[in-house]
Amino acid sequence: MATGESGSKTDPRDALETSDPSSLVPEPMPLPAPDSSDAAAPIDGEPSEAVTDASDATSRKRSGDRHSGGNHKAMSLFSRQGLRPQMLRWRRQLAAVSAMESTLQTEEDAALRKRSLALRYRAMAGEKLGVLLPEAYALVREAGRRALSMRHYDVQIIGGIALYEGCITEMQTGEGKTLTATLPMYLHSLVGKGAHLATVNDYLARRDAEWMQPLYKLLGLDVGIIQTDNDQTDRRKSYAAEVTYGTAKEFGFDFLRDRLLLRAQNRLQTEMLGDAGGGFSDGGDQPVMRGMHFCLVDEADSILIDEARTPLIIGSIEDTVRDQIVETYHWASKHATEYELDEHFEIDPDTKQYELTARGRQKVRSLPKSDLVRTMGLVDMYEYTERAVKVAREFLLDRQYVVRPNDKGVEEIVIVDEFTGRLAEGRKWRDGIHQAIEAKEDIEISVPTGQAARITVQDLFLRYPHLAGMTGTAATSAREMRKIYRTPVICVPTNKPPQRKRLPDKVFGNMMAKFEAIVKEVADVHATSRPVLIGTRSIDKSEIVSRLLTERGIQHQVLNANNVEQEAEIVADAGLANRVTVATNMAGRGTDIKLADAVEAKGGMHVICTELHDAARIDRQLIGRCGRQGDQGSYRQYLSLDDDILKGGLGPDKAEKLKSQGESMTNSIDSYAAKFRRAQRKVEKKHFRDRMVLMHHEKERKKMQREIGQDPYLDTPD
Ligand SMILES: Nc1ncnc2c1ncn2[C@@H]1O[C@H](COP(=O)(O)OP(=O)(O)OP(=O)(O)O)[C@@H](O)[C@H]1O
Repeated sequence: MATGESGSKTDPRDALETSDPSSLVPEPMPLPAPDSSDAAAPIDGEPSEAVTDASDATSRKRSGDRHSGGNHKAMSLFSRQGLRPQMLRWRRQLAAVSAMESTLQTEEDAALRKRSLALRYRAMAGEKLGVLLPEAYALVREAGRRALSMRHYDVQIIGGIALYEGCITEMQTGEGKTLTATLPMYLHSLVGKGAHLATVNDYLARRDAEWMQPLYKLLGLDVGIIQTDNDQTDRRKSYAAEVTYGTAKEFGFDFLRDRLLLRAQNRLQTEMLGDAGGGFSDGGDQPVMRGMHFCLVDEADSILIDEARTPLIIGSIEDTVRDQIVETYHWASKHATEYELDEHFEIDPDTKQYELTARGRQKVRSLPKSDLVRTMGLVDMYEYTERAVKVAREFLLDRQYVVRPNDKGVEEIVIVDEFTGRLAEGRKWRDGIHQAIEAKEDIEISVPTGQAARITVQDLFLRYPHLAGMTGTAATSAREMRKIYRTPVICVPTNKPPQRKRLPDKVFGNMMAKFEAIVKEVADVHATSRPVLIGTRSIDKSEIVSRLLTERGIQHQVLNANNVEQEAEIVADAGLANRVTVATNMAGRGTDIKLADAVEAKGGMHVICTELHDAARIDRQLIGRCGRQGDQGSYRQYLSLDDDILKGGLGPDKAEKLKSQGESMTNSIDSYAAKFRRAQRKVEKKHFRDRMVLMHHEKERKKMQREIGQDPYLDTPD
């Protein structure tokens, strides 16, 4: 098929055909050509230009509260003058990275690991990461070459520098975001506070982490993977690793659970009165996260914009966790009297702390346990045991406490004030002692149930002092990203010039006429054995297309974003010869579609867009499925006068009028295409405004709550 004229000159998608990524962002600025004086090397592959809409991205990095006035200052630095020095600096850093390559290539693996360790010491001693960047990136590049047989391209190094500096980088589909991510993840991990990578689902978190693991391992780093069904012990271990891959959702829930737990423990402490020596350093349950330092968000547009307002809510400490705590208290109490002083435990004469001996710990391990107790983790079991032994020996019924029914008739522990001998109503021992006594007396254990906690995805990421993101399509959301997250958006050029061809839009009077034309085009392309991918806006429309294809005898696969893992496999094969795949735009996202060799020679994959999405970005995600990594490919947009986008963009009256016109139309109306783009821009603007209003209300609510001493994440209005 030949390249046709484009439907609309201002369509941002036109930019995809050019090798000049500057057209993807507002007010493009060319990358200055390297000259001998700055020792900057030319970037390998295509790019003679890289573009940013940001000035000095480093200026937005915060060391503390993102909401402080400092950010506004950073915003004022967004100026065109700021661009040139930034790009020059990045190219100079790239040159420095490349300069180390030949030396590192001659070194043994162990020497690389030693260098990595030395970098960690320097970072932890306070040396600036920017200074360590060239060596760190050179090491990661070499580790990639050795462990994965993938050497980071120059454009990936540039992307990695931008990510380190807190940008959202737009990298087209198939350009290797997964490998690029290893650069800032490694560098930020050096300070020892962890680095998180947030993906859209469990499957991608696991797949990417396992794929990149050999690289990290070569440099002496552990990789943690958070999965929805992980217990607290596994999570704690994963967060303790230098780099941790997980989903935004799990990071959010862990943050909330930890916050609930800390609050519950604090409350116990502040409510503590009659201490009676019950002071353990911490309770059996501890937070799983060790802070939030750096987060790299994959598919940043989906997570940071589309899902920004999604609230993550937990009603209470999860029932299973609660049951686990209760059962462990009972288990520890049941065996408490079996431990002998000196043989199984010792008492520190100064602090009066109980500590298990090696034999005591061995006993803990050998005792029978239920499944729930077993998942608690050994360290926790030791602590529960030490506490139970202490309670069995030192806390006596009718001396330090009595058991009495409260006004609801439920039996509870009431402390006897050791000085006055009176009952101290409402007081509680801290650090799990009170609960251990409840277990001893076999009455209901008052584990804090937690309370409703809520955080939006947006708030979650705003809590990270260092945030960066990667996406195939961020340029059209640049303004929003900058406004909300203070993250500049930069376009990273492709490694090879793109060869994707845009065919002219086709407009039809109604949906069925459109779908019939689509199926005819599928049949034509299919006859050449090129693969075809058809993207729809919804599952029911996928089904209509599928039915029509079946009627024409065209074999095909249908995907609709239900089974992530299985779909990823089908999408990965969508580039094979003769494949026809029908998918909602979002199905199988994050999965690379590789072309079969024979297909490339015939013109690559053909993508058919059946309708405009509310956000142009989603359309571009679909289009980006073809012509990846300089492959051949083509795409065409189909439209009809009853498309939803017209109702949203032009209003119901105008849309209805067009629709009734469409019923009787038989001639070509392709010139109407511009109306659809206009409607899409209007819808995008409306959504943007709505999100801003919501954000403003949320901000006000949080401010008010803080003023009255509430926690905006835990004291949530229903
Ligand atoms: N430096 C490199 N050297 C060799 N191969 C590479 C390199 N970088 C990436 N690749 C290959 O490019 C392909 C695409 O990588 P990846 O899946 O990370 O792309 P992506 O940008 O995440 O795409 P998508 O938008 O589909 O998620 C992979 O098969 C990977 O092996």
